[in-house]
Order: sequence, then structure tokens, then C-alpha cells
Amino acid sequence: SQQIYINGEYFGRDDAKVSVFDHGLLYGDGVFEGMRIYGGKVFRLREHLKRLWDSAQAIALTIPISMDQMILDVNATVAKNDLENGYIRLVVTRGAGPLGLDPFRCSHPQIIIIADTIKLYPEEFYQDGLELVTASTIRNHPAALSPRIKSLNYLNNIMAKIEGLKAGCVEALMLNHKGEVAECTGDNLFLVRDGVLITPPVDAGILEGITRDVVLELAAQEKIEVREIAITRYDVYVADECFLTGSAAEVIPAVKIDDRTIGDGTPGPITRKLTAAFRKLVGQ
Ligand SMILES: Cc1ncc(COP(=O)(O)O)c(CNc2cccc(C(=O)O)c2)c1O
Repeated sequence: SQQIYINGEYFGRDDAKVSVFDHGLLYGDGVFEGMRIYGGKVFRLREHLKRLWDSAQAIALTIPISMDQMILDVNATVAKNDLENGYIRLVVTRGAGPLGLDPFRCSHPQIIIIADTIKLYPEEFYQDGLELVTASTIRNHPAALSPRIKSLNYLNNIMAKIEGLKAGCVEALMLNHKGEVAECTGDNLFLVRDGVLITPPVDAGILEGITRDVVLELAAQEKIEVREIAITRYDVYVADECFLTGSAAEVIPAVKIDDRTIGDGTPGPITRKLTAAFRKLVGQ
């Protein structure tokens, strides 16, 4: 049965609990990572852990074990749950403390590792592409809670997700505080225009996605020209191709955005080439 890791111990699903005084619950005070398991191995584990430590550092949270120990514990949890292909959710909360915001009165950060199966989008969305709408909820202002931090504060993204779902779309495009295109609620966004791959730079107020980095590497290998530049909705509407990247989404085409058909309305050749390269890389 599913074994969930909490601070070095394993619990069954029904016994895996944290305190109601945990500031991760009360205030979203904590950080997390979502990683894929392919062929029994966690994909880009070190890159994800580097980002986890950066996110924790940014919120002045000290993760109570070393990165090497975290690698051992993540891999042990994957082995314990005997998952060939699946998903790891790794959460570090500030821990339990008195009511009130003061994080320094919480003494024991909670490390939670959940290994599970994942099916974010049905297969036809990968074949036919999905539809997006632009949400009116923008990504966090970088001077507020930076979108670079993968924190437990996901209401910003959830608000945009609600707008997308209410519009009949499974994902929503989010703008940044300057009105430029940033990313979607749970994945990064790429465009193709005249054979050039385009994606917003990390200073556009986005999460620096691991899958985004992998696709940029694959594009370089495929000798596809890449530009990390600010883009607007105009650029999206006139693009030849559009696709999203994320640990959960992997690489998924978008063929209609705000009722504009992108290109000929089917996933484009560069999207398909990079999808194939990604699937080859992860052995799927
Ligand atoms: C806002 C945002 N932007 C981009 C990504 C893609 O980053 P990675 O390529 O490193 O995964 C994310 C990550 N988003 C993410 C990760 C894991 C699960 C889920 C889910 O929707 O359940 C979402 C994210 O939350």
C-alpha cells in the first residue's frame, strides 16, 4: 500500500498527517517540488532539489536535512512505493507553531514525500492540442511573493485555473505585472514563429521550469534557434505554434488561445520534434 514519508518515517495514506498548527496549512508557509518518475528513477532530481533549496532560502526556511540525505530519502520513497512511472510531490513546511505569522516560532519544518501515479491531461490533448484562455489574474508581482519561488502559496495560480475551467479550458495563460505573457498556471509557455523557438525570460516573472530548461537544451541539440524574449498576447495570436512544458504536463501543444486558432490549428512540426526528443530523453 502507499507509503508516505514524513520526517524520516513512513505512514499509510490514512495515517499520513500534519498538525493543524502547521504554518504550511495555516499560511501556505512552505515550499514544494513536483517531479516525474520515469523507469523507476526521478527525472532531474538534483535540479529540482537545487530549486527547492533556493525557494527555501528565499523564504528564510532552513531545510533540516542535507541535500544528499534528501536524495537518499526521495529515492527510498520511490523504491518503497515500487513506482515504475509516476510522480513525486516533495513538500517542506515551516512546521507547527503558535497562531500568528511569526515563522521563527515554528521549530520543526515538516518534510513530506508523496510518491503517486499522475495523469494530468487525457492523451488526446497531446495528439490534438489543448485550448487556453488568458486569465485576468496576473502572476505575482516579483516584488511581492516572487513567482520564482515554488511556494505552497498557489492561490494566485488557482484563481487563474478557475477562470480557465469556467471558460471550458483545462489551462489558463497568465500575464505578468507588465501585461506581458508569463506562463500558465502550472507550466511554462513556448511559441514557434518562422522556425524560431521563443519563450519568456525568467525575469518575466515566471517559475524557472526544469522542463523548460530541458526543452531549451533539446532545441539547441536540434539546432533550432531560441530566443528568450518578452512576448505579448499579439505574439501568441500570430505564432505558428505554441506548446506548454511542465513536470506534470511534460510537453503539450496549445492550438487555440482566446478563440484564436494557432497556426493551422494542429500541433506544429517543431512542437512534434521537441515532444519526440523529450519522450526519447525520458525513455517513454
Ligand atoms: C507556475 C508554474 N510554472 C511552470 C511549471 C513547470 O515547472 P517544471 O517544468 O519544473 O515542473 C510549474 C510546475 N507545475 C507543476 C509541477 C508539478 C505538478 C503540477 C500540477 O499541476 O499538479 C504543476 C508551475 O507551477
